[in-house]
Amino acid sequence: MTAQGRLSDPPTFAETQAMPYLQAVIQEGLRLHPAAAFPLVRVVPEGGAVIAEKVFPAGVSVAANCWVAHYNRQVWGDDAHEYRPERWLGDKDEVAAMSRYWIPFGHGAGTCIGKNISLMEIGKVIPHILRKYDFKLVDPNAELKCRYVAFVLQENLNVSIAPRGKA
Ligand code: HEM
Repeated sequence: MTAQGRLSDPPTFAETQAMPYLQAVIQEGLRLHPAAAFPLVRVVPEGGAVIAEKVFPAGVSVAANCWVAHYNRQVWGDDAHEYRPERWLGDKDEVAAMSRYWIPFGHGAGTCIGKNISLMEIGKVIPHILRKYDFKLVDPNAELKCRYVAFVLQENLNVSIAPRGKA
């Protein structure tokens, strides 16, 4: 898009919305590594609820967890553990079905109020920095580790950054 003069500097929101692979990369990144790992708690309303074929009475706290939903093979298939942005670019109905289980910002009542502004910022920042800087893993063999502190922190993700073409 840069070569064709279709991407401003910095990119506009509208331009980034017209970049399906970028959007797929963001969705896939947030699927495989959602920041929130704490349970997304809801209280069963009056009348109770049937969830996953089990009956829950009113007033009981139930919760979903992003990491569990995002790695569910019944939803994402046998390659649920793989980073594959292309899964977001397939059949429209299949993508819509998967999207119901994509909950890095929660879902329904209590959904993150910062969801749309965050997606807008991520969508603009990624192409902006990628076309200005080169990123290189300091140690490509270092094992990426995650630490749970309600949010999930990455460890061993050390990257050197240099102006593009000058590394
Ligand atoms: C990538 C960035 C962000 C992620 C991954 C994220 C994720 C989440 C998640 C998982 C929840 C719980 C939703 C639920 O229970 O269904 C939440 C709630 C919330 N988030 Fe975010 N968030 C982000 C950015 C922001 C920003 C920028 C703001 C403020 C502008 C914000 C404000 C809130 C608030 C106020 C709630 C509580 C909503 C409620 O309980 O009604 N978040 N967020």
